Amino acid sequence: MDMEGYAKKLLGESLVTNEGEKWGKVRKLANHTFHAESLKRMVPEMSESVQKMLERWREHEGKEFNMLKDFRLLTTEVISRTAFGSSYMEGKHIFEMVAKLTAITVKNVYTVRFPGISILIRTDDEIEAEKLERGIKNSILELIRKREKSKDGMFENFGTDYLGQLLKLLHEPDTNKSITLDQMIDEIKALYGAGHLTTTSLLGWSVFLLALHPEWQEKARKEVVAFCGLEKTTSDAIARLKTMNMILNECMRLYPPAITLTRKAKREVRLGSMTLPANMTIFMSILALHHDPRIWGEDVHVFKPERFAEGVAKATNNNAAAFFPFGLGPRTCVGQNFTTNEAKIALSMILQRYKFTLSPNYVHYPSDNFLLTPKDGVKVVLESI
Ligand code: HEM
Repeated sequence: MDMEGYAKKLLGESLVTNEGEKWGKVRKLANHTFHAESLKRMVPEMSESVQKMLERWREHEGKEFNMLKDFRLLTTEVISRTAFGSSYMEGKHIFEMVAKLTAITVKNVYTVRFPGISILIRTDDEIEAEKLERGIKNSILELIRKREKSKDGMFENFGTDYLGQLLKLLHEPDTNKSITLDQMIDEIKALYGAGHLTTTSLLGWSVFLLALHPEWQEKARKEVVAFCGLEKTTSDAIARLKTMNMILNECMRLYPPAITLTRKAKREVRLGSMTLPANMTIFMSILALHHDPRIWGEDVHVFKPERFAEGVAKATNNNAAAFFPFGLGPRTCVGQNFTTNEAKIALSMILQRYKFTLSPNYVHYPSDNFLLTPKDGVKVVLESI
């Protein structure tokens, strides 16, 4: 994907933006790192992080509380631990810088600069974005060097997480297979971004919808208690949470965290009555398709998880391309199962302990901050069970 300006600073040359061989090398590795067997090993770490979050929630019992803030902490902690073997505190400043750079990118998405002018006159945002880009790069370099040192620089010793696997590629003697240090830095930066804001948005909207629909909250709770009792969620139980799956699908239909998908026409193509020229960039609206009454019926805006009771194909009338919160084809989201596991674990453990209702102060304000986010947070009142 051609990237310029702020977006290039944010996403760099990474899995999200690269094409061809450069993309293929890292995609293979990412598929392996976030593959079912590897994900099983992450379940205890995810549960521990949720447990820590719930301990903090004791002080909020019976009071209004904005869950979204805590989901942000949870998802940053989970991606730090599972993909980079570091703690939330260690990655905190990277997340903060990535969040600031994201905000600047969103703010300037429609800003047009004449070529050459930005070399002569730079705006405050451009200066700040460059500072952030340098800061992120230096912090990621520190993370890389720390891992190299702790593992004695031994090629096979770097670890099985994403950081360890990327280090193996960096030190790979065959240049056809290896990646450069700059690409490695960009890959880590992209995963810091992709790996937590998305899940935060999914958790936020799920809690909002469950608070609004207590009958589904109760159904989901019953299912969790049937499969897990009051114990921690296991990977076997995760696979059996069918009602939870339906709820998450319906949530991503109504509030898809990623609202558009980008593709480029490789050659001239006809699309219905339109002819798209070669190299044209096409934005597909996930949000619009998920709200099209021709596919979903007149009750398209109603929260009805039962649509998904018999799978996505039945829900979409065999039009599987009508529901794609994680994209489509070979570039489909590499973190799909990771994020679903994380959301299921978090929601299960919350439902085991709490009932929640929307606070009268909740303001419904879905906003497009790169991702579809509840701008005013998700304010709920927690009741301990
Ligand atoms: C609810 C959570 C998430 C949603 C809705 C989501 C959505 C998406 C979408 C729509 C795409 C574009 C797919 C395409 O072009 O066909 C994508 C790509 C990607 N996602 Fe996610 N994502 C989520 C969570 C995650 C997580 C947790 C990670 C990392 C652990 C992640 C990593 C990536 C990466 C690396 C790509 C680029 C894949 C490629 O181009 O090969 N995502 N995601």
